[in-house]
Amino acid sequence: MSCSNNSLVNIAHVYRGTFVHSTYNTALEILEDRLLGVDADGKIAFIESGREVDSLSQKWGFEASAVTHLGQHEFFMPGMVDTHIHASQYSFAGTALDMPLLQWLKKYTFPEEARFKDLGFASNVYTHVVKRTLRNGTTTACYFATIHTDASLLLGQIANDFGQRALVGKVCMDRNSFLREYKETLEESQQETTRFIGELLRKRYPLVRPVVTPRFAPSCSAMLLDHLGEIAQNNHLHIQSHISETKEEVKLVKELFPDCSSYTDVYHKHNLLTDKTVMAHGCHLTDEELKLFRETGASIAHCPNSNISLCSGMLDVRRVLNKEVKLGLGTDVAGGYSPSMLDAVRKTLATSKALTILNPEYQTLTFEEVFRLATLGGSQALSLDEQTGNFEVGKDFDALRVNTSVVGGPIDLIIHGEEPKVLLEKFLNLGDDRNIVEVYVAGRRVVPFVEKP
Ligand SMILES: O=c1[nH]c(=O)c2nc[nH]c2[nH]1
Ligand SMILES: [Zn+2]
Repeated sequence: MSCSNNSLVNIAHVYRGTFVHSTYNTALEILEDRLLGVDADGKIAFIESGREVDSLSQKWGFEASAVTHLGQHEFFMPGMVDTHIHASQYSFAGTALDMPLLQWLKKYTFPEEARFKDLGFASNVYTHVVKRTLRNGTTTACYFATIHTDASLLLGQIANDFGQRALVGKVCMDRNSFLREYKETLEESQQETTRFIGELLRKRYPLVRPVVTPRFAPSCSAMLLDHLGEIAQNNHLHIQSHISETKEEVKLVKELFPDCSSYTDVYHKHNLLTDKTVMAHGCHLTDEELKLFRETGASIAHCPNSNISLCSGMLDVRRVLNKEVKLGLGTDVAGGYSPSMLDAVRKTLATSKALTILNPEYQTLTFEEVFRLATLGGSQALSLDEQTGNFEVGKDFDALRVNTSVVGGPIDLIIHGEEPKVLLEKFLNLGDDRNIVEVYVAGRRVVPFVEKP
């Protein structure tokens, strides 16, 4: 469908049915029998009552017969935002979870990441991870790649080819006592980061952007952190790293940066805390550090699967939200074993319940709140909420068409006529990629995949 109208907006698609999303004021808003129009640029042109179909078709110039109708047990929800995932660790996802972070980096992670100098290997892993995450409803991913510039550029290309919205980071590290061959010199890291950013921006991929990526303070010299802060500032770029994941790591950072008052202060001193910064984990941050996050507008990627799998800690999400720090969810593959954001939703709820077991007064997160964190919250954490995160008019149509009663799927709807809120809760707790029958990014259907001829 492509029709023009009085306001010269071309409507490319119109969908009718139930839409569920979050707003800045409401964790879960259920919009039944709505008509949503997507323009030729993939943006939401209108979302109105389905009963107004005749007047809307006149106003916007589409044929009522061309409207796509959702089934009884279907709904649209916003695409999910994975605020922290290591694309390069997908090859060993689901294994190697038998030791704490620093030992895990040394034994499994650095040797595996070193393999990405082989572009054939990189292409294979990156194609798998982009397809797997898209199929599981991740419309936006904030990726760590490796120190290899060309392989990191390849990840950007693959995300673009499959139509995923992505922030892609070439990892920077000029310190690595664990595996000497997996690190850069200060000069290499600086030059290759500049090359990576320049080349990726020159591709003009509409949905893929570079993100400045110091791995974490222990693997970067103060000089490198300084340069990266400058590069990010000069190019108005996103920044990502890790912070306060384990107590052992916090202790190490104190030893390595004795002049800094806290782990957060290390990044702050090097201009790496901005309103486009996302820091993974933050399990052991003090109130003082959270205050610095709020003041700078930096956000936290909560990675509950990884926090538990590597026995790192349990982030108190309620405390972070009460301090008005932006927070999204991350899978943190492969410290987290699952690439699915539905798993991140479940592990977020489970961690919140574990905190409630430890303290019965604790205000457990609701599934509605966690739904918001997986969608709008993630887009806010990445400062992408002007483009994506919910079904507000003017945003890109990033959406999942969910069918809770798909044949052969994981959900049995025994009580018929379940209300949308129940269908959403069942999907979040029981659903999987079989229920995600279509995925849209910026209005384009990207799942099912279109096989290349
Ligand atoms: O969960 C994590 N995964 C990593 O790859 C990493 N590197 C530094 N800190 C890290 N934490
Ligand atoms: Zn990580």
